[in-house]
Amino acid sequence: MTKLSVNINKIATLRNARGGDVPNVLKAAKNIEKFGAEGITVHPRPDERHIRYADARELKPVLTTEFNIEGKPIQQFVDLVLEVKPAQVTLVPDAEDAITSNAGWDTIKHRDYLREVISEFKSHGIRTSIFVDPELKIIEGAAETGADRIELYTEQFAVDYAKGMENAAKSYVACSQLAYELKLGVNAGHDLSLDNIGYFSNNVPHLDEVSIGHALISEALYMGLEKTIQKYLKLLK
Ligand SMILES: CC(=O)[C@@H](O)[C@H](O)COP(=O)(O)O
Ligand SMILES: NCC(=O)COP(=O)(O)O
Repeated sequence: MTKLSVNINKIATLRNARGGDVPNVLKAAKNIEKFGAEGITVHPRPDERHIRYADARELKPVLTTEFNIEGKPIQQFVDLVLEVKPAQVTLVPDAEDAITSNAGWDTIKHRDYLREVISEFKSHGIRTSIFVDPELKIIEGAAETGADRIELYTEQFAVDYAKGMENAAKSYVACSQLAYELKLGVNAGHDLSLDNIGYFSNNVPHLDEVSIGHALISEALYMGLEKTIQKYLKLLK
């Protein structure tokens, strides 16, 4: 079964718009868990424009599902993850000025660097995942880094699926299969939504987890968090 981890960055974005504590990130996260999500994801960025490092610290003791912290492994991020000890850390090669994540790791070029960072997290009992584009040679490279899982970067799938392209998930199917054969777990995320998640999860094998934020929080504006989460869970069964 594929687990749903809800990325709550956008709840923090809304809170930060007024500088106060509305909506309350911890309350929202606890409700998301109550409504059936199997994980909470945060992706703190150095400018803390949405989720803050302090949020990650406060979330850990109140969460009852898997906590996933995503980000670029700069020293500040590494220190945060080692302090908070989430169930999973997902390494993302974020560019300084990117609005959102826009590429996966080059696991061949950065193999030694990734090996070093991953081994540090693993030595503290934290499951490791690396954000990657759906390319076979990148998946082979990922297996060489010692990561436990990959997270397939799904923006291209979302774009192609919205255009009605046949085989929008083709490269994801092949990469997930290869990852499975290489004993890597498979996560996926970025721009997944109620429109495309059913097709993705029905077609891509061995999917352990999807992390979904932007679309899910937007859909919840129309339907409410509970109903939205229930719809995802049904489509992921
Ligand atoms: C790795 C990934 O695809 C998501 O974590 C995404 O980057 C969310 O980050 P933002 O909320 O900053 O867009
Ligand atoms: N890892 C992907 C994630 O956490 C959420 O991405 P998005 O749904 O906000 O695009």
